[in-house]
Amino acid sequence: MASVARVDLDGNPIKPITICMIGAGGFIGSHLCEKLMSETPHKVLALDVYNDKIKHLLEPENAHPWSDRIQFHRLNIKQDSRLEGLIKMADLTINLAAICTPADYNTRPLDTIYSNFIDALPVVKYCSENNKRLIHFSTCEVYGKTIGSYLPKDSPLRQDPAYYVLKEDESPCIFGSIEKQRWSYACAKQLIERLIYAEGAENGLEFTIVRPFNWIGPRMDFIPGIDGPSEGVPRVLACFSNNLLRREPLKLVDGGQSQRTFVYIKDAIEAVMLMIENPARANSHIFNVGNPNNEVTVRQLGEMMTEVYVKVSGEPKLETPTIDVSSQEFYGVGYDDSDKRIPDMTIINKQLGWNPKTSLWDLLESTLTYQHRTYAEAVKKAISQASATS
Ligand SMILES: NC(=O)c1ccc[n+]([C@@H]2O[C@H](COP(=O)([O-])OP(=O)(O)OC[C@H]3O[C@@H](n4cnc5c(N)ncnc54)[C@H](O)[C@@H]3O)[C@@H](O)[C@H]2O)c1
Ligand SMILES: O=c1ccn([C@@H]2O[C@H](COP(=O)(O)OP(=O)(O)O[C@H]3OC[C@@H](O)[C@H](O)[C@H]3O)[C@@H](O)[C@H]2O)c(=O)[nH]1
Repeated sequence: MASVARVDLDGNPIKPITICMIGAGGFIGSHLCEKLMSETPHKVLALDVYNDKIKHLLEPENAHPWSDRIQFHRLNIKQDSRLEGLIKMADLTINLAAICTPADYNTRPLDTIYSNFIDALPVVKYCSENNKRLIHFSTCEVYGKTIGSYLPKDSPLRQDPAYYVLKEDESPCIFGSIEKQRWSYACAKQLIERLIYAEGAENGLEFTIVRPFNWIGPRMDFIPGIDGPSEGVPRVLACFSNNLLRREPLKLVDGGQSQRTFVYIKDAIEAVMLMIENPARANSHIFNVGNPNNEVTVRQLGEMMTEVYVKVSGEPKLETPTIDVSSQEFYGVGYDDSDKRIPDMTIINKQLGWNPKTSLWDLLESTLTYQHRTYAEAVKKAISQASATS
């Protein structure tokens, strides 16, 4: 069947482009590559140090209709002379590369700062010098803490959205003190945002900045001891999935009182596709991409994941499904946290007409189905081997 000509939000035909995607082998990159290969004529130069999460798109050789549209280049952008050439070959560069797991921010602050600021500098420079468009992935964490979190605990103003809704072009960036090294990541992300913005203002760089609000779904991070280091500490979805798979209580840091809004990766990828294919509407903008309707405390997330996992696995829940742990014990010295992350959706609605669709329960059901199908056997084997040798 002849493919229907794809048009942008203003009805103009969409020209096939070449995209240099740095960090394409990661969680978001793997879903973005899937979408681009299966639904568009665009080409992807996929740059990363790993490709496990996109192997299914690359192998077997020439077996896919898109084989001639995706190339994997194994490289570390810290020091690789091929980087500028690959950016010059593309029409658009998307930079996803980062150390972005909170357990690293206060324990590996130098690596975190280098990864999220220093290593991104050449990418911005090459894009600006070669007049190439850049979509850069920042984070909702650049907002840090809400203004409301500094009000007295019982202040009614804490209920006033002016004190907690996060707006791209108005909200301040509020971080803890320097010894709270958790904020090394958010501060590095803030400074690279400011550098990109300045390249736009002074040298005309065409840029879009994305601030993801806790995107979750299949292939996020790793399960410790199965497809990642046993002592590794991934982000909360993988931590809780690991606990459920191993039939351990979920660990609630400082009682799990922090709040988050979670958006399904497949909804979020739709937003990125709109940015890619509507440059006139996306250039010079910073976009919150999240789901304000999916707000829970971490404790509520743990309770919901426990309920969903009972349904998905058929295993009964534990007598003690959760335990409280201190942040010092779980993350170490220098941890601090965002209290609440509600994205204002005005700009992304106006510019791109995007809204998330999937409820937290539904996204957890599809994600935990994936986790159980992918890991349950391997975890059972690991546990029986561990008990055999102990
Ligand atoms: N997933 C989220 O909810 C979320 C939220 C906020 C911000 N972000 C941002 O989105 C981006 C992608 O996040 P993700 O969740 O896919 O993380 P991820 O860790 O799964 O992906 C990052 C990828 O970048 C690669 N990478 C890192 N340093 C590199 C280097 N020097 N050279 C080459 N490749 C390198 C890694 O190998 C990895 O594959 C990051 O910039 C992150 O800060 C993600
Ligand atoms: O086992 C766990 C893991 C995490 N948590 C808590 O769960 C919350 C979420 O923790 P995550 O590790 O998912 O990461 P955060 O949401 O704090 O930051 C993340 O969000 C946006 C991106 O910038 C990054 O990917 C990361 O910084 C935190 O309050 C954390 O303390 C637990 O209570 N128990």
